[in-house]
This record gives sequence, structure tokens and C-alpha cells, in this order.
Amino acid sequence: MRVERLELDGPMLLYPNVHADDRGYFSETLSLRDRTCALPYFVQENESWTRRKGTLRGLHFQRGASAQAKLVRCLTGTVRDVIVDIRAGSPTRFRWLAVELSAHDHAMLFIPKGFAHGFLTLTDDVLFQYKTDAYYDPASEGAVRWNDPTLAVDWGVETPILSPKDAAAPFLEAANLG
Ligand SMILES: Cc1cn([C@H]2C[C@H](O)[C@@H](COP(=O)(O)OP(=O)(O)O[C@H]3O[C@@H](C)C(=O)[C@@H](O)[C@H]3O)O2)c(=O)[nH]c1=O
Repeated sequence: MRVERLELDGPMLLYPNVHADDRGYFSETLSLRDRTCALPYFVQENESWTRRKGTLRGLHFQRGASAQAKLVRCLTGTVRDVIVDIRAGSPTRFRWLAVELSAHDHAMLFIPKGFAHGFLTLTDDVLFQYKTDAYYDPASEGAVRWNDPTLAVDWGVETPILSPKDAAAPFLEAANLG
């Protein structure tokens, strides 16, 4: 596993070893005995499929004791993945970063607790997988509007396809960050 630190403290890009041969490849995408970097114990694995390029899911988080660290990756297609530091007291609070994740480069993004997360599909047919270290808890779900002017995330699109819930998400000043 190769680890690439990012400009915010905590998130990491992880590149598992890939054993290629004539048939294709084999890769251990997660092993609890790999001590290359400290990862939490993941209790839930999620998968979402997105039909259309230009679809945006986010920016989402869970509050308090239900806060989730996530390990995310693309199984088919490519996304622009965005995380926003919403950690109380963090010197980089409200800074965001974006990385491209694609099925081709095998990259996984580790997102610690205390980050809001979203992604924009850059291709049709995106299969996205993520593990979380806390269970889904609808009562503690939070969101910030994708185009919040204070955050000013550069998504590279003006009119993404959104769920009704994400289209109506609160702006940062009204959001309950927990
Ligand atoms: C997140 C989640 C949703 N659901 C249900 C609720 C709802 O009926 C349906 C779709 O939920 P959503 O519209 O919230 O799905 P989606 O917009 O894809 O939400 C996801 O977005 C990305 C960016 C994340 O980081 C995830 O943590 C999650 O918030 O799935 C679960 O059953 N378990 C879960 O863990």
C-alpha cells in the first residue's frame, strides 16, 4: 500500500499494490494487518451507482457520536471527490480539497471523521464504494449546500444533477455541524 498525504491533516490517498498478469490483476484493497497507515475498524460498506455524468452527491456528514470516517473508491468510471474540513477548532476549518478518483488508478481516499464529503461524476455509469467506521444514522445526518459561497468549492460545473434533498441543503451559516 502506498500512502500519499494531502494538504489537509488527516485525509490520505491510498494506492493498494496491484499484481497484474495476463488475466488482469489481483489486489488486496484492505488488510487489517497492513500497518502502512492507521485506519479505523470499518463496520459498514456502501455502494452507489450513478447513471449520468455531471451528477453531484453531497456535501454530507454525520454529527457527534455518529460521525463517520470513510474509505472511498470508484469501481467504475471517474469522479471528482471533494472533502471539506468541518472539524471544530481545526486550523484548516472550512478548507476543502478535491481529488480525482477513477477505477483505473486504484486510488482510495481515506476521509477522517469531521469532514463533509461529496462527489461529482465525470463519466456516466459510476459505481462508487465506501466503507464507514460508524453506522448510518439518519437522525444525525447533516449536509451543506454544494455551492455554498463561503466554501466556494470549485466543482467545475454550474448546473449538476442533484437529489431534491441535496438541492435544498442548508448553506454553511444555517447548517448544524454538530
Ligand atoms: C447514506 C445511506 C443512505 N441510506 C438510504 C437513505 C435513502 O433512502 C437512500 C439514498 O440516500 P442518500 O440520498 O443520502 O444517498 P447519497 O446522496 O448517495 O448519500 C451519500 O453521499 C455520499 C457523498 C456520502 O459521503 C455518503 O456518506 C452518503 O451521505 O439510501 C441508507 O440506507 N444507508 C446509508 O448509509
